[in-house]
Amino acid sequence: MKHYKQYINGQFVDSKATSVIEILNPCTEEVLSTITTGTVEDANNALEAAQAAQPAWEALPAIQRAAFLHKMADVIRENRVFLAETLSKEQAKVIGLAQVEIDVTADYFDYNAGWARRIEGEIIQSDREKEHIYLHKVPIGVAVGICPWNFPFFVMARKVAASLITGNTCVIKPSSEAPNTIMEFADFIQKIELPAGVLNFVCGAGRTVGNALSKSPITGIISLTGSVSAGQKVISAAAENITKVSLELGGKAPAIVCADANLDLALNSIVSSKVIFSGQVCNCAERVYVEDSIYDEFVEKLSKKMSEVIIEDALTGTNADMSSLVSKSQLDKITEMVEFAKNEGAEVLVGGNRPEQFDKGYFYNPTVLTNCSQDSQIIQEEVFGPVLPVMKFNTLDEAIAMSNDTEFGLTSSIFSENFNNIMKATNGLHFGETYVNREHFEAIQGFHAGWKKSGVGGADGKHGMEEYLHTKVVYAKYY
Ligand SMILES: NC(=O)C1=CN([C@@H]2O[C@H](COP(=O)(O)OP(=O)(O)OC[C@H]3O[C@@H](n4cnc5c(N)ncnc54)[C@H](OP(=O)(O)O)[C@@H]3O)[C@@H](O)[C@H]2O)C=CC1
Ligand SMILES: O=C(O)[C@@H](O)[C@@H]1OC[C@H](O)[C@H]1O
Repeated sequence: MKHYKQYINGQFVDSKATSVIEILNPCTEEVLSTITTGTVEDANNALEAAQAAQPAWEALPAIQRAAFLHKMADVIRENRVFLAETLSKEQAKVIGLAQVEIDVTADYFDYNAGWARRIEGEIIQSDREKEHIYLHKVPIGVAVGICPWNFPFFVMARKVAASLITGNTCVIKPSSEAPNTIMEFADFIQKIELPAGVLNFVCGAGRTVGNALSKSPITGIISLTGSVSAGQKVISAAAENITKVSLELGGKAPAIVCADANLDLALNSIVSSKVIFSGQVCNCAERVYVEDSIYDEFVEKLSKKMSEVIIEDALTGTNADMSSLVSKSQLDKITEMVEFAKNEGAEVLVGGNRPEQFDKGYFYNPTVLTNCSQDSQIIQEEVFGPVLPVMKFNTLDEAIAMSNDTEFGLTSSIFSENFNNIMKATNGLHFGETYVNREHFEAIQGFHAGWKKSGVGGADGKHGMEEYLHTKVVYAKYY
């Protein structure tokens, strides 16, 4: 069985930690690999390697840094099937979706390489004679990327591509649930002759390795994708050195369906937003508000669609819409939340249990709940699974108010054929993203950013790239 070592300063090295973490195939519970639990020393070694590599990397013209990003895209494409299978096995991602994640990741490196000639400053008029005010964009230094398990490969690229193109070096900590695909990528990096120390990968537990990376004075920026609680811990650790943070945390996305919506479009979009990776995506629709006059029809059609979802092994299933959840703890959490909702009076129309055909794995049926109250746990807390509670509304103002009644602010959506409804909702919804008449999923040239407890800062596009830059202003007086 494969054991992944730490990748520090251009080499695979052993950790001094004595224990290992087993990585399971969630569909079969078979052990696929092991990683180290990691140590504070591993984290510091990686940071020191990145710090040592920083001046030369920053001095390299951006177009030469871009060439390395293109090489990363190339090695991903050359190994696309192997990487997709590795990803599918380690986290029960349906193979078609795993392939999409790998291919989009290659595109992401190419896309970010395109910033090389477009990282721009400004010249501002001075109030003084013979003076120019120059606003430069300069690298921050060492960037730390802490990755989640749900889209581990793509999210790794979000952090690596944006930091490297802007002249920062980088240390990545994969999630201990799904590190394999990232560590296989580290192996490919060795072959593209990236200068040692520019990109490092340290595995291990968030509470030790992640914490050490977050509180080190070497770290210039920490970008974490994960839970609110991990984000809060990173903020506390970063407080020690007032280190910049960019956090993409949980969500509780509302989908509003008006009576004038194209119902088939709304149903297809919401179901696909919920079934994709078994609902374990921060931007998935997590609750649906449906206008009173179409509520019964909507709920009936939604229940039918959710009951027709095909659940199979992620890698070998030939018709799978979704597969196992990522872990037993994820299964336990979702089971408990649905049971709690039932005790609070929710009615289960579909699902609410495990599929019978599997002896192993962490499978859970697509579930539709009604009769939930706005202040219940199932409407307020992130489920991160294939569970959809549906509620009724009478006016759009009421739907917008219920949508905004949450501590999260990542994504939201509205389904309507009426321009005025759409404008009212896009203005009124307090979320970083609003999708109109389509599923919840962002584009690499957009800006993926949560409001409220969903995060600070953001990723993707020009604004995501600029997260990794300091602004330096020079007042240049001449005679
Ligand atoms: N917004 C999103 O994209 C995601 C949201 N979630 C939400 O979070 C819930 C729990 O999932 P979970 O896997 O536990 O997510 P976590 O937030 O715990 O994990 C995300 C990453 O943060 C690391 N981490 C954890 N604690 C710390 C810390 N103190 N300092 C630094 N890094 C840390 C983890 O390391 P490690 O796990 O290796 O210990 C992992 O690499 C899910 O049910 C879901 O609701 C989860 C994943 C993604
Ligand atoms: O769930 C998330 O926050 C991210 O991990 C996710 O990864 C791919 C999606 O596009 C992102 O939102």
